[in-house]
Amino acid sequence: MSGVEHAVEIRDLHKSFGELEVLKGIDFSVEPGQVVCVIGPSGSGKSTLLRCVNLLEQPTSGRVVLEGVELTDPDVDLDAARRRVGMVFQQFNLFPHMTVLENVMIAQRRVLKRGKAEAERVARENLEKVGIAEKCDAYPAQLSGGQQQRVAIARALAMNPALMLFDEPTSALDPELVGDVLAVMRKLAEEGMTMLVVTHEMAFARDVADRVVFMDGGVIVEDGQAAQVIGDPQQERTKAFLRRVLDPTHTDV
Ligand SMILES: Nc1ncnc2c1ncn2[C@@H]1O[C@H](COP(=O)(O)OP(=O)(O)OP(=O)(O)O)[C@@H](O)[C@H]1O
Repeated sequence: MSGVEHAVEIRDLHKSFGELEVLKGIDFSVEPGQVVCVIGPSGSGKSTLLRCVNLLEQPTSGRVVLEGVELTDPDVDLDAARRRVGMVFQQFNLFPHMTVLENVMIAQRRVLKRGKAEAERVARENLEKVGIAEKCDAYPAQLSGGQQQRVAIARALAMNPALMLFDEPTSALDPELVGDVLAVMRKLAEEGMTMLVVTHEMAFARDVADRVVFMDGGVIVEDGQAAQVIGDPQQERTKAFLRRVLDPTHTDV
């Protein structure tokens, strides 16, 4: 292991589903404390890339190195490495029969083997952080989508991850609830959390991300500072995409 490590490093990553090649040689890295947003049209491979980062999807070829540990090495302890990564999905994925508190405690208890009191303390601390501590005893169905997503973020944070992956975390929310979730993510970014975020929220990408990666057709078309990629893109494909998404009369992205 070298001294200075990337939080995550992706090298020449390919992923096919049968005949369909979805990722066609992806190279990039995220440094500790960085926020990187991945943007691009529907079907460009953004979710697949994110899912390859913690090997929820097995890459067809290429390397994924997480904090110096090569996840694509068949001998690696994948469970241990995965524990370093928190993931937040579009569809919250909370357990419906458990309270908010139980949802945030369960993986701590089962995976990290934390005692009940410690798991509860950490759960309450993280529910406080996402501004939803007063809902501890509620069930997911009693919460709005934005509240459920904040619980999902607290659940991921409670595992003490080195890297947080967000896969379109606001896409399933009513528009008026999007801001609450983005505010939590912004706070995490300001606290120095390393984050890789697939999002259609261009203002968030521009204002919060250190870097923005634009993907199209399974390749990275542009990767640069957020203000540059969103505000002054260099590639025609990026310009065309941003024209479409920033024009409110277009919804087909
Ligand atoms: N498990 C799978 N099996 C087969 N094809 C898949 C699978 N997962 C994704 N795909 C295909 O891979 C392509 C890229 O999908 P992916 O979800 O990564 O794109 P995306 O950029 O995240 O799109 P969106 O913004 O719509 O979520 C799509 O054509 C999709 O149908």
